[in-house]
Amino acid sequence: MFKAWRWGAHGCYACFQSGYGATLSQVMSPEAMESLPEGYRSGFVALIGRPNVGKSTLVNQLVGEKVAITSPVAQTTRNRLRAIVTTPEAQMVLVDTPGIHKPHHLLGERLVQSARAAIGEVDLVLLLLEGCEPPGRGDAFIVELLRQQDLPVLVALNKWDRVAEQQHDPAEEAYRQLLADSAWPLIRCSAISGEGCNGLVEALVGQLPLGPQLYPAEMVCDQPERVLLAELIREQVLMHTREEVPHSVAVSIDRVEEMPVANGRPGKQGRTAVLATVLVERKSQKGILIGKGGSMLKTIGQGARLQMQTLIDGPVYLELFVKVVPDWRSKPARLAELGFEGK
Ligand SMILES: Nc1nc2c(ncn2[C@@H]2O[C@H](COP(=O)(O)OP(=O)(O)OP(=O)(O)O)[C@@H](O)[C@H]2O)c(=O)[nH]1
Repeated sequence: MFKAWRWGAHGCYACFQSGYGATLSQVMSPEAMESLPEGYRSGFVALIGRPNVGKSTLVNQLVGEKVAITSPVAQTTRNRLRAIVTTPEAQMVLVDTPGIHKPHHLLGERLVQSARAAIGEVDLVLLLLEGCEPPGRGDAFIVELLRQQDLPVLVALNKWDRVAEQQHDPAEEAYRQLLADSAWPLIRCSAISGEGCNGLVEALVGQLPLGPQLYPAEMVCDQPERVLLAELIREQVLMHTREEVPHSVAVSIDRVEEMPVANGRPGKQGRTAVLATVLVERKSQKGILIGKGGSMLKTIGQGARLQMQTLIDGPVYLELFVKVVPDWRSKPARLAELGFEGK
């Protein structure tokens, strides 16, 4: 059974604000509104940074569970996911964005557009930099972009665990120079170990405006379950394939069905059946994804099924199909079908 109330676009103040149709009074009773402590803060925080700096890993660390997929492959994040951190004093909506990079195809352009658009829709930006190596041109570009906005910015130097291993930070001086003209607070953290993350939450909350709770306290993510199911499959593809293949893959969920229990017979019974299609751009990529005797698809399927079982909290039956759609990353209609709109 899905933990449905924790996911997806349900009636809440934020949905009301973004046009989902619910009204504030349908969601928060006046008593609930009044029970919020004085000085309650809420708002949206965009995580901005170049690919692979650890934005999604930090989102999962701050939320306390896996809501975003992560991988060592740059440009893992494709959708602008909202993850919700609720404390007794505040509610912070983290907007995980695709890494800002120089795009090479229409999909890349859409991803960068999506990250840039997020900057215009939030109360605060958390700029993530990779603390264990010196800043590159990509970081300088993003810093310049943020300087042009009239928004509070907090900087997190992530991957601090790696610096601690090296006992010193060879990049520190370069970061100081890069941020010299700004008065942005800088916090060191490790999204993997959690080191520095409490201080980071405190600093972020301190910069949020006063406001009501925007989402139900139990809710952790605004994406429907289907999106996360598709993402869990894509994560396995990212983990097990190389070079161009991970970037050429998209996943669509064709069907999710609860199968009734029938006399304890093995198979799909009593499981959640998930049928999904993995799109690739070329026939050769289809061959790689399927693997010798279907071995690669089996590995991907097994990994995704285990992750889905944790998400769903029950047994899953997963069937994967692979389909070639030449050049889908450059086709506006395909991108729209897969949810990558112009903005
Ligand atoms: N050692 C260490 N590795 C980290 C840390 N945070 C993230 N990583 C690793 O860095 C890689 C990229 O992490 P992601 O969270 O996918 O990065 P991202 O910024 O969301 O990447 P894009 O989706 O490409 O924009 C993964 O292999 C993570 O495990 C950290 O604090 N320490």
